[in-house]
Amino acid sequence: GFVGGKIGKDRMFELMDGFLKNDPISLQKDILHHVEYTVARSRFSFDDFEAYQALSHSVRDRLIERWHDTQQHFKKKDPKRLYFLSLEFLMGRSLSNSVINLGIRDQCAEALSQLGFEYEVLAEQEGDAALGNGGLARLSACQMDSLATLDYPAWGYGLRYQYGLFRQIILDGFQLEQPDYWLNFGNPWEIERVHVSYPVKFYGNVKEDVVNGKKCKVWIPGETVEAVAYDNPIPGYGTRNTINLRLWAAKPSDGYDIESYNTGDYINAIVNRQKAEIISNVLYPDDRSYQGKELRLKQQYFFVSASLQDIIRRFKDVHGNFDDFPDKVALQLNDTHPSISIAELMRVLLDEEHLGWKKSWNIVKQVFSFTTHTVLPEALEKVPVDLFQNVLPRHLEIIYDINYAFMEELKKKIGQDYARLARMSIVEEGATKNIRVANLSIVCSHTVDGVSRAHYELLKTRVFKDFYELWPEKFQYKTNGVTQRRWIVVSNPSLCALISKWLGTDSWIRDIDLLARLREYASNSDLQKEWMMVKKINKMRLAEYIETMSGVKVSLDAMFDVQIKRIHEYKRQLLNILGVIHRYDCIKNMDKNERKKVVPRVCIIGGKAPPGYEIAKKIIKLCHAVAETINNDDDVGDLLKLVFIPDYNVSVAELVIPGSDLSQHISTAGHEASGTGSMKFLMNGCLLLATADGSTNEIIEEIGAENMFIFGAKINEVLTLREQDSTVEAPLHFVRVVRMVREGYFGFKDYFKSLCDTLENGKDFYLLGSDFASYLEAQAAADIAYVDKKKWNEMSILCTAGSARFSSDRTIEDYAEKTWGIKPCKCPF
Ligand SMILES: [N-]=[N+]=N[C@]1([C@H](N)O)O[C@H](CO)[C@@H](O)[C@H](O)[C@H]1O
Repeated sequence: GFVGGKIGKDRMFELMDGFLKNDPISLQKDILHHVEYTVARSRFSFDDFEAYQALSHSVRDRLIERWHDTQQHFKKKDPKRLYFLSLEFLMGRSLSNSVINLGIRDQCAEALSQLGFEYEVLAEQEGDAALGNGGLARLSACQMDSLATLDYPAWGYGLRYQYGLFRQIILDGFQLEQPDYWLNFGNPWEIERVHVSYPVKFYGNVKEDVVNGKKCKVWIPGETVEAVAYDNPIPGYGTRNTINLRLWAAKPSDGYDIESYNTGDYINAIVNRQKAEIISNVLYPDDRSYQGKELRLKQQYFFVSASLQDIIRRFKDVHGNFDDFPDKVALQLNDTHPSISIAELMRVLLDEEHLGWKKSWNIVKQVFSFTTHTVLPEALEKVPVDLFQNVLPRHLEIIYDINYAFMEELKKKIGQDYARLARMSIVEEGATKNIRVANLSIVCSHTVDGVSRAHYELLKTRVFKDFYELWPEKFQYKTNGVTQRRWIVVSNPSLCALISKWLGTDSWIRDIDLLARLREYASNSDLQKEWMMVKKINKMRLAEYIETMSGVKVSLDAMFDVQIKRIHEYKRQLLNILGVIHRYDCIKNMDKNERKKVVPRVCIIGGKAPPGYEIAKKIIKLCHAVAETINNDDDVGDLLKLVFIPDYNVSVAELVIPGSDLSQHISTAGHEASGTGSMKFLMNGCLLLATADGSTNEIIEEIGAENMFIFGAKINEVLTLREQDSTVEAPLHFVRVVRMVREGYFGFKDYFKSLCDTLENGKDFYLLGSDFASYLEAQAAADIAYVDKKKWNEMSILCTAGSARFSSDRTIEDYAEKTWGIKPCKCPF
């Protein structure tokens, strides 16, 4: 019903003068309005940041309009909704993505230039919303953009961290972490919903009780905090649909402990209240898993409980019977971080809705789907039973009951195979008993998705082999994807314009399969000329940024060779650095003529190391030590440069990727579940030098290995290579470069000892030595291809032309059809 419904819709629009207009004058009016009344600065003197704030609020107004209409439409149509539960969303900046998806970028730029401001300058004022670590977190953000653009009725739920992922400060080549207080100057892209808040309980104990003559359990909590909603409108591209990312912040609950007040210990009372807010304060900065951290478990339960209360309230607003719940609600678990929601939904249906075990279980197992992003069994989350007992006593009971029923069912199927029963149990026995959250997620979900086909094969044969043999039909995969809106249209406008020109339409932005038509022009010299120009423009921007950030001047004629991703041993940034040392060593030993044939390289590495991960931090230091030597060696000059880009995040990626010629995705095969960086480079015509790992296998299928530089052991060869007799000598040139580091050629001899130790004496778990020769061959092949500009540009165009399959639009359509069972619900006007 319309608030103040008496005046009716049309009159309402008359009074509102219809929707906000997007012509430059109207935008100007709104910007000046916000300067005066929102930013509260005089309209006659305000700076770039205030102009950015005013512009952002003007754009936000347009998002809110669309958000209201979309939610109104969903309410009317009551479609099955998807609820995407994720502890991480790496959104990056919102301004440019919003004006592009609203289709008002040029109008904004026009409105601003008449006010004496430059759009690009204002866009730089925005800080990243870095509410996540790496691939998993950015994938969530890309998927939200596709869900909105494809008009699916979906909501994202997560945590509103006060501190996002730490800022990486490099001091003398060492990584230091600085808190990212991103909300310091407010956040125009969120709307605080003070009226949308829910109590979340912790600790305490469970009592037996009788309700309506039926015995039931009642959880008496020891602590309650309030979850308050902050809404972040997510606009679709080329549609009015604007969906919601609802992030929860912890606030002290209204109840106050009379005790402290009575004892006059007022300050202590406040401090206790503040404690509540810690829950949503800080993002855990490690994309590996966390064992047994109490705050981590509280974060997971906090956002899950608030989200489920919100979801059930919305359902019950329309439906009186929970039998309809599975037809109206799909709950997506983005890895195991939100999996406690399974026990929470059971608790609500059992203890609050009193539906009984059978009915509650029947509902739960129809609504959950689980996507795992991990390949390494040791990275699967486990929570100590003691911790569970203390923080969530009722949920532990429910998990025990779920496991008991599961074990009974399993025994019927596999008999007394105790070893397998023990492996599959949700409860891990042993010195410390643990809850295996991944097993809980598999047992209670109707679908278990891997994030690439190679990952799916590993889940079937290794990670979840026991479960696959029991429930093969549950296991599927949805190869990851990235959104072309942010990764071409926003970050590479000149390439966007060029593609639209040659395709004669820009509808590829919503219908990316059209990109394939570029294939017919791949060797067209006119396109190639313009293609090279676009790359050059982006390389100039990147070169400027490199000089600003590192003081290193780089030549645009050099090949820009890039590896940007979280620092991790399995991603083998160390192999890259050893390859650079080898290249340097070769150049040093060349005579003048030989040097003439060298293809100049600028090697660019970027990425954050988890604060507690020493080896990863040493890899960052080694990169700086090697760069110090090479970049100051005039003898080598522009033939080779090594640069570490600090504080890598979404916005830095948007600058680096368009300016890259070659990108490296060189993980030890069988370790990268998918990888998504490779897909962004592909879309931007950057060639891939990679191992056949994760989603790269599907990229090879789409692009053809002849347009890539593939090397190294295959997934099915790695285990045998590892078992191989460790005394097998590593190739000479590998031994040589490791020895150069070990003997202090780049200094810090003692500091790098442990790093070298990971590579020698039969250790080398990630097979850098055995892959070194083919790695150098692939690098040499890239050099040869690069000097053949016609060939290189043809390969580059074919990369972009074949990148459609790796759009998150395709990923979302796969999920919608095969996992979630949701249909588009387009807002009519
Ligand atoms: N967590 N996690 N997993 C990852 C990434 N580290 O975030 O998820 C990403 C998104 O699925 C994958 O692309 C990547 O291979 C995988 O390692």
